[in-house]
Amino acid sequence: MIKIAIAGAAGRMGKHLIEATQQHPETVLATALEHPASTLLGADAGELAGVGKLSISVQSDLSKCLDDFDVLIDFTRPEATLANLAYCRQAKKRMVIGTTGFSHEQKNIINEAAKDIAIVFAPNMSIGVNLSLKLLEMAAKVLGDTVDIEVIEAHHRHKVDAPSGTALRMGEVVAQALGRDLKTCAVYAREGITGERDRQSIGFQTIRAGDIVGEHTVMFADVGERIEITHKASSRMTFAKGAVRAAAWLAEKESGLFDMQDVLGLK
Ligand SMILES: NC(=O)C1=CN([C@@H]2O[C@H](COP(=O)(O)OP(=O)(O)OC[C@H]3O[C@@H](n4cnc5c(N)ncnc54)[C@H](OP(=O)(O)O)[C@@H]3O)[C@@H](O)[C@H]2O)C=CC1
Ligand SMILES: O=C(O)C1=N[C@H](C(=O)O)C[C@H](O)C1
Repeated sequence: MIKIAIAGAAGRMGKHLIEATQQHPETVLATALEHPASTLLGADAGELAGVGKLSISVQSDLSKCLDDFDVLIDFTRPEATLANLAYCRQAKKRMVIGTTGFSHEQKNIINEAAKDIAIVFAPNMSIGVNLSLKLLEMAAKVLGDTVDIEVIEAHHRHKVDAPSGTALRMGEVVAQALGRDLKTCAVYAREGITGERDRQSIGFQTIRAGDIVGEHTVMFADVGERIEITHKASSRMTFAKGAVRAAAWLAEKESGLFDMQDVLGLK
């Protein structure tokens, strides 16, 4: 069995990850981590996730449990993920990183660490979104520079980063297919007298409302017709199952940076 540690165990994703780790035939929960100020330290991870007692207490110090697990699944915040990454790199432990909101410099630190340890790093672990990325690449190549492209995403009121990591990845895939650089062609806000739309730009629209789990649409709009590719997540279990599948896939890898396209054989 592959021993899994979960960072951010008491979070929205963390609880689903505990459940998904129990459901996968090759994985077992070994360690549950939360930040030192959490009121849930000492709580039973299984009871926290609603799957029954597992006799694994939520703890805060990763350095004290590095011998207890094979793969760390991290869905927290960028600064916490990078602190965990430093420990995992030192101890040669594999990681699945689902956290979003990293800066360019922070992503470079993950790239560097992947020279020493195996990492799956993906802003969205669902099969549907990763299939959508393939469809987007195809649509962008066929429709080319004739269409206006807008990425629209909607998430719950608690989400702290925008646009979502998935929306940014969708933008990157489309930009790459069209030979554009997202850094220079992305438009993240419009207000006032904006002037006419530049056909080369890729626009991002962010909605934050209620309990929306995660919705993404990429619109390719021409004059006379438009295509929209949409993915709607209605349960966080879809992300959690993908992350645990990635952890099991990673167990054989020694080093390297991978994403869900690698895990799903979509490359
Ligand atoms: N790749 C994917 O498929 C998906 C990615 N995500 C991403 O996962 C991340 C987490 O999302 P979600 O579960 O909704 O967020 P939550 O805020 O519910 O969970 C994050 C958890 O991490 C804990 N945490 C925060 N800071 C630290 C720290 N410094 N050290 C240790 N633990 C910390 C939080 O504790 P506390 O609340 O007490 O601060 C919380 O328990 C986000 O970046 C989100 O975008 C989400 C869904 C799918
Ligand atoms: O914060 C979330 O909830 C989600 N975050 C990810 C992202 O930023 O793309 C993935 C998913 O849509 C849910």
